[in-house]
Formats: sequence, C-alpha cells, structure tokens
Amino acid sequence: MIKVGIVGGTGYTGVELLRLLAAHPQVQLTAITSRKEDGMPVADMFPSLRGHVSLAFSSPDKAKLNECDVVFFATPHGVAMAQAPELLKAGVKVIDLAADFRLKDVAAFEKWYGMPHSCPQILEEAVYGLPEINREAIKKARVIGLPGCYPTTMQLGFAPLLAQGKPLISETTLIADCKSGVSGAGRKAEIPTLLAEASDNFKAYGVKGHRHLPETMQGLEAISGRKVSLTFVPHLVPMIRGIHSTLYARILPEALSTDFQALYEKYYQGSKFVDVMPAGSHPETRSVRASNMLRIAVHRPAGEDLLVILVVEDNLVKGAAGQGVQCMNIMFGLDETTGLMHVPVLP
Ligand SMILES: NC(=O)C1=CN([C@@H]2O[C@H](COP(=O)(O)OP(=O)(O)OC[C@H]3O[C@@H](n4cnc5c(N)ncnc54)[C@H](OP(=O)(O)O)[C@@H]3O)[C@@H](O)[C@H]2O)C=CC1
Ligand SMILES: CC(=O)N[C@@H](CCC(=O)OP(=O)(O)O)C(=O)O
Repeated sequence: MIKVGIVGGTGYTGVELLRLLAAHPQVQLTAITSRKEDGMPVADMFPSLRGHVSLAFSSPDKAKLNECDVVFFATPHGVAMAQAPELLKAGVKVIDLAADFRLKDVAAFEKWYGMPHSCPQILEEAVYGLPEINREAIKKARVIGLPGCYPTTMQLGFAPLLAQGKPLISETTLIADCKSGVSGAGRKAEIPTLLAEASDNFKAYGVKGHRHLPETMQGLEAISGRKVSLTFVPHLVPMIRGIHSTLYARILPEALSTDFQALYEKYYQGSKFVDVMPAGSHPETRSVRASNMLRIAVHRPAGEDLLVILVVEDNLVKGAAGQGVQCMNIMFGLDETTGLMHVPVLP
C-alpha cells in the first residue's frame, strides 16, 4: 500500500483528494493536515466521507508526513517549496497542486507569484504533471508540479496541433476563451465568490495578465519546440464545478487539407482520460463532473480556415486532484487509471 499524506485537507482540492484516495485500492491515507482544525475528525467536517475516512486532521507540525511515501500539497502557493527539501531528504515524493514547481524560469515565478523561490534546485528537477504530455518523465519523478486548472484545458486542447513536425496553424495568434466555476477560487471566504456576487452574473477577469498565461506558453512551446503566442481570457461563471475552454487557431494555407478530427483522434489514441468526441459535438461541463475525464470537440465552422476547439474538464478533478492521483499512479508503477474510473455525475 502507498502511504499518502495531504497538506491542506480542508480546502476544495484537499477534500477532493480525500474523496478519490479513500476509494483507491492501493492507498493508505496516513496524514491529513489543517492548521485550524487540529484534532477534528475529517468526517465531522465532511459528512460525505463518514465511513470512508476515519482519520482526524492534525496540524502540519504534528502530522507524520516523513512516514509517508508521497505527500500532496493542496495549499496556497509557497507552502510546498518550504517543506519539500526535508520530505525529499526523508525519501518522500512530493506532488504540489499549487504553482511552486510549475514555472521553470525562477524570475518568471517570482514575477507572477510575488515571492522568492526558496529551492531552485528542486524546481529544476521537478516534472510538470501533465501525463498525456510528460508520462515518461513522471515515471521517474520525485517532485511533481501539477498544472493549473485552465492550463490543463489549453495545453491538451492545442497539443495535437502543435506537436507536428511542421506548423499547421498560425502559432503566434492562438486564442483561449475560458470559463470556470467558482470552486476554482478555493474554499476561503472572498467577496467575488459570495452567492450574491457570483450567481446570476458573468464576468471576465485577468485580461491584462493571468499567471496561467506564462505557464501555458511554457507548456505549448515545449510541445511545439517553436515560439508560441497566446491570448488568454478567463471568465467566472455562476456554476460550482467545471471549466469550458473555447480555443481558436487559424489554419495555415498549406495545411487546409488536413483532417483535424483524425489528427486529434490519433494523438489521444492511448490516453484514457482524454475523449475526442465525434465531429460536431458540443461537450458540456456536466459530462465530466466529478470525473477525471477531459472531453474535446474539434470544429471548423463552414469549412473555413479557423479551427474552434471546445474543451471541458472538472477543475477539481482533471484540473487538480484527479490529475495528481493520475501522476501518483504513474510514479508508483500502477495502472494510470487505478481509482480514477468514476462515471461523471448527472445532473
Ligand atoms: N480550486 C481549484 O480548482 C484548483 C486549485 N489549485 C491550487 O491548489 C491549491 C489548493 O487550492 P484549493 O483547495 O482551491 O484552496 P482552498 O483555499 O480551498 O484550501 C487551501 C488549504 O490549504 C490549507 N492552508 C492554507 N495555508 C496554509 C499554510 N500556510 N500551511 C499549510 N496549510 C495551509 C488550508 O487549511 P487550513 O487553513 O486549515 O490549514 C486549506 O485546507 C492552491 O494552490 C490552488 O491554486 C489548482 C488547480 C485547481
Ligand atoms: C475561478 C478562479 O478564480 N480560478 C483561479 C484558478 C485556479 C487554479 O487552478 O489556479 P492555481 O494556479 O492557483 O492553482 C484563478 O483564476 O485564480
């Protein structure tokens, strides 16, 4: 059994990790932290876990994280990098759901996250946890920086177009128009996610610059090996879970005869958690709710030179906790799908 610790068990991604890992056949939940709820049984805070999780929260200083095989950090940015050196020294693998190990350029990290990076050597060895792109490197990793929720949809949505030897699309005019439910902002109390602010409302934010832009550009350039430029506009929609990203790419004249549907189907042939839907589909966020599946539909309106790629995921699962469990499975030599084959919840 894999002994698992979770730092930050009271947040939305933390409790999602608990839900997934409580049912994982190869996992023994060993330590779950909360600074505020030290001693409280997990099931008292989350009755949905009664009968599934018998542990209590403990404060991070008391939790026996060094005795785990792997520790997930479902915490704000900056927490994992402070504790990773000691855990790695004790032979514990680290999977960070925050951004401490995503951006390879330390200066870029410091600019976008407004804090110094305390362990650049660990950042250098960390592997970006996007299995469909980085599966081989994840197998050998000690430290994983999991992608942000929006970057997962943008990278998996554009990847088949960019992974070809020669450009098929204009790679410097990519556009991503993305919408997220409010759980993307976390469980902490904040005015923009109050019911009276977020419901019956719809707005863009972060147009001037969002921290997921440099992360996505880094990923897309690694896939293509060429310079990529992207306009990314996130929006907050009045729903709880889910991201819907609409991606736009202009087809180059020499690639107009490409069968893009076939290209996507081939690229994701072996990927159990990416579903390329039949041509003409309109994926819905509720078709992936509470599951690790990401669905893609490829459109070419009126057969012209514009590609429109629709991508949906559950931000808390494929966008965070589920992707983390997928990486853990790969790191520990398990089948990638172990404990993750949930049927999405309707309605
Ligand atoms: N929500 C989403 O859709 C996604 C979130 N992420 C990232 O995952 C991380 C967690 O997000 P989310 O679950 O939404 O956040 P929440 O705000 O819901 O939860 C944060 C958790 O971290 C704990 N925590 C806060 N500060 C510290 C600290 N200094 N040391 C130890 N524990 C701390 C909190 O518990 P307590 O205060 O009791 O200790 C709480 O359990 C964030 O970095 C987020 O950016 C990534 C992808 C998607
Ligand atoms: C709706 C909403 O507020 N979403 C968050 C992104 C959540 C996420 O994945 O972000 P991290 O990079 O922090 O891990 C935002 O735009 O800041």
